[in-house]
Amino acid sequence: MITIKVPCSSANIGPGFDVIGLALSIYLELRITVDESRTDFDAPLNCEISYEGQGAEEVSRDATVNLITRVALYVLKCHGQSQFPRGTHLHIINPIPLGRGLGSSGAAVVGGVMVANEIGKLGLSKARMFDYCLMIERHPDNVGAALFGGLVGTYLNELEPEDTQRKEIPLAEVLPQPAGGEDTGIQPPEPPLNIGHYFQFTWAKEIKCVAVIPDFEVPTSKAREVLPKQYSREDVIFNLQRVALLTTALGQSPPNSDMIYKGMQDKVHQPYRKGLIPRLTDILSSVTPDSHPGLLGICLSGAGPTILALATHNFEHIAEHLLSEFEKENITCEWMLLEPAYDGATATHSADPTPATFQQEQQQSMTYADAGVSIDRGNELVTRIKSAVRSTARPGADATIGGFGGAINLAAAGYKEAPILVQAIDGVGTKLKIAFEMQKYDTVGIDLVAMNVNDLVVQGAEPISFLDYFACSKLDVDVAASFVEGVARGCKMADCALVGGETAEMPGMYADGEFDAAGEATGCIRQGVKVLPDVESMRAGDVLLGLGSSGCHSNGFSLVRKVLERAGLKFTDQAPWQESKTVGDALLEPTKIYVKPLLAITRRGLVKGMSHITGGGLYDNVPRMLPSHLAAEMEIGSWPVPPVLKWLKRAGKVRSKEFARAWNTGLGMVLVVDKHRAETAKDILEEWGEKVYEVGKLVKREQDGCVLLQLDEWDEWD
Ligand SMILES: Nc1ncnc2c1ncn2[C@@H]1O[C@H](COP(=O)(O)OP(=O)(O)O)[C@@H](O)[C@H]1O
Ligand SMILES: N[C@@H](CCOP(=O)(O)O)C(=O)O
Repeated sequence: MITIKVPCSSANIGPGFDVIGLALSIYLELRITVDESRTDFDAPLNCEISYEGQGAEEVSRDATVNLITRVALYVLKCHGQSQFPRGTHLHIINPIPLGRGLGSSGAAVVGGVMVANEIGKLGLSKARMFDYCLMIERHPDNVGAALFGGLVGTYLNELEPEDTQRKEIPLAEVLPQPAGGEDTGIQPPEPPLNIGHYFQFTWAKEIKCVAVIPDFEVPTSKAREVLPKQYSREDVIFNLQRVALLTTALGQSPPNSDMIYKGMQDKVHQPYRKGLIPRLTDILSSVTPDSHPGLLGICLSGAGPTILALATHNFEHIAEHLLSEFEKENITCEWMLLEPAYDGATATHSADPTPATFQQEQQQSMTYADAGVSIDRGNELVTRIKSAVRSTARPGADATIGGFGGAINLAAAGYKEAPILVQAIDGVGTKLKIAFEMQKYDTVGIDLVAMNVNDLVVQGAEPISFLDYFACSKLDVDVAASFVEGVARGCKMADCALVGGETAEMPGMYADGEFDAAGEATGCIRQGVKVLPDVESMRAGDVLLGLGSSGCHSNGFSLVRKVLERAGLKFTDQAPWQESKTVGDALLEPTKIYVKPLLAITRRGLVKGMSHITGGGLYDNVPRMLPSHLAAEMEIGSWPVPPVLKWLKRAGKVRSKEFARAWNTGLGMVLVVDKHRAETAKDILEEWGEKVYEVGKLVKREQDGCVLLQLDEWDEWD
């Protein structure tokens, strides 16, 4: 199947009559299949048409009449092909309102040329396709925008007299009856080369488009008839000045509303079209950046009647006002918030969904599976993960799947008096991208649990239950099962029960082969026990203990990927910092789960505060556990930096300060303990297998909550 998508457009943008066009985010979609084996085929020109969307009642399904197929046939004929390949089916999905100044005909013309290019295998460049479009839609602004995308300025060549004559041959004369005109046969006049050109202007990302679309049509041909043949020099200069200003102003960030508002004034077409659009002049002058903050400018979209307001915010307010202005004339409108469509027209090829024709397909009864959601795959997954989930059961939470919600009996979990509940929610982040690249999904579930339960335990809470959320476009049972098994392993490490979760199969939401994952953990603190950090108890001189990390954990992976890209390393290459592993495998080392050792020292009252070192590193996370008058003074060199982090710092030439923000630098946890109890805490933690370092102490705070001494030591590696 070939799928062609063409954006709608708003032409003129005020002063740029027949010059400026802006492609916008409503797309005409054309799906083409060719089934030459069909024997029941007697559609005109060999092309069957089906249609849905705007204009479904009025647009012809006859290929000799329909604008898209007529345009396609013209282009095919110019290349010696007199009709469509046998068994061609064109399915048109058109959300662009017709005759409203949003370039529905421009999109149809571009779509027709693209259809011919694809099914005729013509190999035309977009520049040449532009020539064909201009043979039909004579003004280049809307077809230029739809074809090339973004904000375009278009211009036409000065043509030779014979070219002009060719250019002015109307479409009706190159296409067969009944569309009108004579059939010029297999060789209609071809467009001259390079008729049209375009330039793409910058568009400031902050600018969005409010389109207010009245419920009546103004055919573009009519809206052109009302324009004068000649203009005064003053009016022409007025518009030239505004165009020069506007095309630059629309690219500036932040946008200057005064410049844009003035730059969108026009004396060439809008004043003459007021007879076709009730109260047009009043409506255009009824909003200004002063009266409606956020507004940048306003104009008639194309030949109208749609009004286009450019704005950075306050969209609803602006739209409501314009709606109420039209209402004074008893005209109802709908409004849409649109964005520029930067890519212009696109064509993609994919396998046919089924050998059935569209008509047959449309008569078949539809199922959820047809829409891409398989209940059966979902059920298969539940069966596959049942035992892994069951293995996480703990007192108070039996971890069976199938209920509408996971039940927890806190009394049975050992909390006779109502405890304090602590909850945390987090995702894995872009570490998932590495799992996709390596097609290794069994460890990122551990990361997910770690990110959540480590956040709970630093507050002194014992994790009791966990819920996970797995979202993808198409459920691959093997991938999802492997992921959930990882989650279950993480839960066992933290001694919490996986009491439920959600697998969301949402066609079209995520890239193929990718998924997103998030999780939520709930933990308890016994009544009467302090929620950590206990900032009142902290004193200058308290010792800071650091617990070794297993590597990057689950943070800083966007930078990791950038560094690797710059170093030219693939995930399958040998890791320069660990020769026994590939880059991908080494980076997928799961985040350490510190729950059991930390609960062991918390229960003995040995710790005053703990900080989980995640995004923001030591600088941002350590101060989160401290009172405002104390700072953590940490000595670089008092803990080892893991080889992976050293390598990343060196390869990315990451400055030391940035290094201590992007990654954990080798410490997954930093704890505050009384200096007389530090040894006991350290012994217990080491018994649990932790690598424990005395990394500094609390001092009176001067300015920053975390001070790293001898920071240049890290720079010496470079
Ligand atoms: N998807 C489409 N398929 C066939 N014809 C179309 C399609 N879209 C637009 N047209 C034709 O273009 C006409 C509207 O063109 P025009 O008056 O230029 O208004 P617009 O401002 O929407 O481009 C419609 O009445 C219809 O004949
Ligand atoms: N410059 C033309 C643009 C017409 O665009 P459409 O989207 O209304 O077809 C004009 O103003 O006539």
